[in-house]
Amino acid sequence: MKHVVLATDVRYLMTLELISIYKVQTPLLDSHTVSACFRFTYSDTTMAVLSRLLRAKTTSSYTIRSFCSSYTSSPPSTSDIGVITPSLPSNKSSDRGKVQWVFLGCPGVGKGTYASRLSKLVAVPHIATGDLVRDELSSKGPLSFQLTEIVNQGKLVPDEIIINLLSKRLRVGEAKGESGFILDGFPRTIRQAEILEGVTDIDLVINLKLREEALLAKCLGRRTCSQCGGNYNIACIDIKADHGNPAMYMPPLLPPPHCASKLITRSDDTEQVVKERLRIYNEKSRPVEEFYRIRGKLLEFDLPGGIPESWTKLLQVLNLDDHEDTRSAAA
Ligand SMILES: Nc1ncnc2c1ncn2[C@@H]1O[C@H](COP(=O)(O)OP(=O)(O)O)[C@@H](O)[C@H]1O
Repeated sequence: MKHVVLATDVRYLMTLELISIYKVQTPLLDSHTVSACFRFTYSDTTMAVLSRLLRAKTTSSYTIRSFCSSYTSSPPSTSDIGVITPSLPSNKSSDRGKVQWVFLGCPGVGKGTYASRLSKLVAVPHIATGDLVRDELSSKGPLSFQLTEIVNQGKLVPDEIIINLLSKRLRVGEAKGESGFILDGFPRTIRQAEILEGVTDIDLVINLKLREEALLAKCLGRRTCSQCGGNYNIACIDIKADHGNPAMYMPPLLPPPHCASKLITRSDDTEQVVKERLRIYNEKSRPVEEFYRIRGKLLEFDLPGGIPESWTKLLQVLNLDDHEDTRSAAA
């Protein structure tokens, strides 16, 4: 039998959400618990993520304590209050061990390219928070005005908004039966990393790295086909060897003729905004590398050159080079 053990220091954060996940009986709810639940500012957004991620997992028990300890100011600390039995949606062995990976790396490094290829290969969704933000912008919803300004200045969207968008995306995926994920662009702050750590186990964090001088050119060269959504890059990176650094050549990734006249550039891929995004990466997101390094989860990957070379090497490093679908994923 599978159990989740609830301690009192978690109950006032968890009870409402757990009721919906695990059909906990109401005796666990006292008035203190309920009012504390409503006082907790992250309860709606973070709990939604928690709920979706937990539902997707098939391990036999969950440690909820670490999540709560990050987000409670003065948690009660008496003994355990109960043991409940979760009604997990799936016990299929085929769902076990699903990939839960994160891609880190500066703007322009190629997170989207490699995360998207890998997601096809290992059959999990590629979830890019930048895409979620852009979808929200183009939906012209209530947040779009605020987000347009933030994105066009190269700033980070507030954690709470990004977690809400991610939680919405996970809910849609759950309805489609998705499990596992490759996250691209999340977490981008230590706070986001702590939230993620509190709700689920990340197996691996791939930190893509590229020489600084290539990043700006790659961002400025990015193009998307407005019709098919295909991503291309018109920049040709040709860096000579110097100071012990090897030469690097990355040819452009040009669109097919039928996309060539429909290319658009992201509004935040201007020189000034890209420089600001790089600065913010160094300030806010670079510490996330260390967060995962000290947990032994960080895989540093220096891109050796263009896509064919880098993809082959990445597959080798991940021990996926003999994967049966390697060729079709690369196509
Ligand atoms: N995890 C996140 N936290 C805060 N803001 C985010 C996050 N992910 C995306 N964004 C917002 O969306 C913009 C575009 O993200 P993305 O497409 O990942 O860009 P980049 O090319 O800089 O990696 C970011 O500049 C930021 O404003």
